[in-house]
Amino acid sequence: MSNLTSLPSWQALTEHADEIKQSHMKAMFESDPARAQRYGISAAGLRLDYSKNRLNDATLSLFEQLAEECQLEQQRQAMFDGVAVNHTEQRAVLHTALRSHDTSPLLVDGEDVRAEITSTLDKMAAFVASVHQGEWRGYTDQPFTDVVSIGIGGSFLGPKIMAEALKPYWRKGLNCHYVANVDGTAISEKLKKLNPETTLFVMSSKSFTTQETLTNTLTARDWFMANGGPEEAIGQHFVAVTSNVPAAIQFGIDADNIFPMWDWVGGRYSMWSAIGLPIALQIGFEQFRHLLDGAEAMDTHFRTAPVTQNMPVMMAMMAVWYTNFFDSGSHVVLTYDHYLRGLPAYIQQLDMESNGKGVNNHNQAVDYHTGPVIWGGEGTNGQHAYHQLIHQGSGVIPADFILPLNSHNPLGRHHAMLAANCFGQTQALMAGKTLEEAHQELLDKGVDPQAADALAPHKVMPGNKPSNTLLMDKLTPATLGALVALYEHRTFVQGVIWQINSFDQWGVELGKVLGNSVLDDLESATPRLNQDASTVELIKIFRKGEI
Ligand SMILES: O=P(O)(O)OC[C@H]1O[C@H](O)[C@H](O)[C@@H](O)[C@@H]1O
Repeated sequence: MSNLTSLPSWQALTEHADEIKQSHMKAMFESDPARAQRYGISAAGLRLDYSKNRLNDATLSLFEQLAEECQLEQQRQAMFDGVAVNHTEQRAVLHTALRSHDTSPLLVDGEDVRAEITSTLDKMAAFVASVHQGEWRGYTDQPFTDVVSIGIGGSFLGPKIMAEALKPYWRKGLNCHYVANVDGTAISEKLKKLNPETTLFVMSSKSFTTQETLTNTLTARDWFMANGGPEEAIGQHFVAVTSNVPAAIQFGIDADNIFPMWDWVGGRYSMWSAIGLPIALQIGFEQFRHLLDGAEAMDTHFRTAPVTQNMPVMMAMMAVWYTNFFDSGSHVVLTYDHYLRGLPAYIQQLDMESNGKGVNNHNQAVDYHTGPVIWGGEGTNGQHAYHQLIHQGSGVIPADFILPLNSHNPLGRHHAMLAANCFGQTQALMAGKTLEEAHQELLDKGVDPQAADALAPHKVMPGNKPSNTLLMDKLTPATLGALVALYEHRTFVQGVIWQINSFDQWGVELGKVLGNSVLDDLESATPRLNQDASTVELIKIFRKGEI
């Protein structure tokens, strides 16, 4: 038995889960009229209704006990204080410092990082202003009309998805494009439409070693020069964001045009750093600051609210509850806002790269499930596709429904319909429909009793399916910042409970190394072909160029 599963709270939760599994949420609502009021939390411009979950007051007490036994408070403090909680890389984890207004010293390896954060934000602000005001121009003295952001993983998803979410705040006259994949199609399709004279490239790579990003940047540079861009103008058209400044200089980026970041910011937590430069270019620095402010408001809530009134803590506890006591292998994020259609993919990287771990902080294999599969999409589209599985599939798939109360595009009845669908789905998941109800409905429609007997079981909706509903007045930079920070902290808290390091990602390394050796064999005149038989066969077919 591991440290975690032998905890008194874990054992108690195991027993308690057996009890809860006997009750239906519908009955819980009927017997407790105040449930919806009690099981809600407001913070940082967000409102969480978690009443449609399979829990009661006893569950909440056990969550409190679990948090205490896992030393959540101490570990949270350690993260905010700059302790090297990413112990496998000996790194502090300080994305929260990037959005903090606190000026008290924050030491990493004996150095106060506050000044670097401020000076980088100032540099970003000045750069964004000079691009917007047309002071920073292209080589033919025209203002920039397009920005191509080149980066992948954490150096891509944040800027792309947040800029997309904040489209109502876009500055006129400047369009941002994103290239991540090493697939030549990705960059070719982007460059086709662009004019090198008015295109600015932002190359984002924390490590400055990532194959995709280096390759795409070289291709962009070749395209720039092949289409009339003079070599001496590369400095004007290419800037970089990285923690590896020497490598960026060696690559040919002008030292003045490098925006620093630091190894104490994880890639998937880095949109608040200069990695967010494309967001700031798209919406302006002032709005970018609002994004940071929203996140800071969530940080403050996370640091100060007690367990059962703490939004990220409660969401994490519920995620653990379903993963470990209800065998739910996945979690779905359903955004009822077209601007937030990319958010599930963002949370997918955040959570799955953070908590997809099988070894705990004591260097032992875990004997419990950790990070579930995170997936999702935008409502109402999903209702006509995968919601079937959530409603009637054999497993439990906890769902987060996210809805702004006011639309940026109030159009007739659209928004009320959107909201009605969102609430209707959570209601259906919770209440379901019994066999008797399904049967009676069929009879009422005139179906003959024998056919109704056969059909009714297929129309049963078991209900008792958990969901959270997250509301905000409107999708703004501040509420978006709070929302993303909420999921960051939710991810962290799950990692604390599971006793894993949420801030490394060793699992992505082996594939890269093997990929490099395969690449040699694909291109070499004398391939070594020393891989397994299947891979060797695939390499041979690729070299032949036909099946
Ligand atoms: O920013 P970079 O160093 O180029 O890294 C880009 C991405 O690639 C890595 O393989 C990791 O899986 C990601 O966490 C990271 O964000």
